[in-house]
Amino acid sequence: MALVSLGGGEESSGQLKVRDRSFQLRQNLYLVGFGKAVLGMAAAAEELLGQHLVQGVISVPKGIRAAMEHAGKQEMLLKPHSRIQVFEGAEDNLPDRDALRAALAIRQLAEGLTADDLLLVLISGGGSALLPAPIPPVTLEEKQTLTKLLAARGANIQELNTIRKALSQLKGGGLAQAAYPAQVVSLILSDVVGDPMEVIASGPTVASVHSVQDCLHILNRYGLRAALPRSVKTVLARADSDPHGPHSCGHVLNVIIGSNALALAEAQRQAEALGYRAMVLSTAMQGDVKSVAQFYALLVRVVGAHLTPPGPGTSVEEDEQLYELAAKLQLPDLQLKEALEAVAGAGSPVCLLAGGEPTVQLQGSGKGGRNQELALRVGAELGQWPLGPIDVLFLSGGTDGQDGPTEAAGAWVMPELASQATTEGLDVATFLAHNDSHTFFSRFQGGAHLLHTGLTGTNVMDAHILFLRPQ
Ligand SMILES: Nc1ncnc2c1ncn2[C@@H]1O[C@H](COP(=O)(O)OP(=O)(O)OP(=O)(O)O)[C@@H](O)[C@H]1O
Ligand SMILES: O=C(O)[C@H](O)CO
Repeated sequence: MALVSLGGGEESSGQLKVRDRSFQLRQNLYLVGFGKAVLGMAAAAEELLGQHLVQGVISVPKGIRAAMEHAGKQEMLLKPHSRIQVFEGAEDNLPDRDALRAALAIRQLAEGLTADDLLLVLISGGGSALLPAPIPPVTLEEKQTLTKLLAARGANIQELNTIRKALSQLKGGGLAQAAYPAQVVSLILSDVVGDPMEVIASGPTVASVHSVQDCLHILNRYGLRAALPRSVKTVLARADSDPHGPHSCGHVLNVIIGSNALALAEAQRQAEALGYRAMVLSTAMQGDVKSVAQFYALLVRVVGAHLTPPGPGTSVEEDEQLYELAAKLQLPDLQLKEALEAVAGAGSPVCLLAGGEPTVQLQGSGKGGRNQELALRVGAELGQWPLGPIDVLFLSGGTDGQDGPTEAAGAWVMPELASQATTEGLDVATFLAHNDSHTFFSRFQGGAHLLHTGLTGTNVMDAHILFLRPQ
């Protein structure tokens, strides 16, 4: 069943159905949105609800309309005389003046709503940078500097967004409060492991549960408390004594409409339709890309041994090593034992799927992305041992269609990668040492192993897919 659909009667007495809730479209319908995938979401909303829509404002990354036009993706574009105003900003995922203008237009629209109105909010990853409205006296530049410093010192997205919420007019439930008493329905595409609605795009329609103490702990942890600008101290001190407490969001329905788990479930269905025995291993793949690559390479050896007739196979130690590596990666939802049992003696080709967002410690000045680096590392690892009578292919791709600052979505590799590269005069280790995976894949076999999808219009982290086929 569609998560979002139109129901009820024909003309204006229709209903907007979201999951099991219905909203009368006799109310005036408004739309706002912010995030990397919001242009396509807004186009879909316009297609479905256009005749009911009074006005809309969205904030999307700079250049996205031109990119979609260039790629001929008409379904991702708004109609010529759309009632939705588009702001483009936040180049390189950093809040800027254009994004600030968008945020103020969104705030203005929300503040003008009444109890007769329904506000549809479209949210996807990248939304934090596309909706900057610092609480005065904090300036955009101060907020930008603080978030950059936190990110550079290794703060994770939960920590980063806790600080962003404390300093923002619209994050942490602020947008929902501005729209009160209108009814608010937020449709959210998750780009965060575990789909925490209060973290994705800093939860503009989700009540914040964090205290000033939480913010101070985070700032302490990254050595930033002492050097805070006076304005930030002022805002935090004010929040500490705010008698109103956290925003109330009783008039809001927040719904996750897209996630890594949903994307992988569909990929699993497609693989099964192609004759693979398919299993989703985890949708919370995190950790350093080197450890993640070792995990997949060892997984291939262990699964390969389960799939093929008795031969050299893997040792008990390798099975144990795989579980140890998995434990080190701390994947709360990992279905490793289940997957190994399911593939044992499958007699058919096997497809193992996982998703999430590993991290790359950048050392070199090369060109690449998480997915191409992961694929290259897996390819290099796989070439180190003989694998027995089995064909193996590993693919890693960003669901948004763009891996880091490259035009590719990712890459795919086979165990022969390193030896074939050597015959072309390409040394995999040298490219890895400089985080230069994109240059490698652009040269290797004329770029045949690069995955090119173009911008997909979604953004639900990365997909890792492993195909194993007994020969
Ligand atoms: N040369 C490189 N090699 C490997 N990874 C890189 C390289 N340069 C950047 N990256 C990685 O690319 C990522 C940044 O890419 P991008 O700006 O597309 O963000 P993103 O995390 O992919 O966004 P989203 O979560 O919305 O998909 C970071 O994880 C960064 O470590
Ligand atoms: O915008 C953000 O805050 C990140 O992409 C996480 O959703």
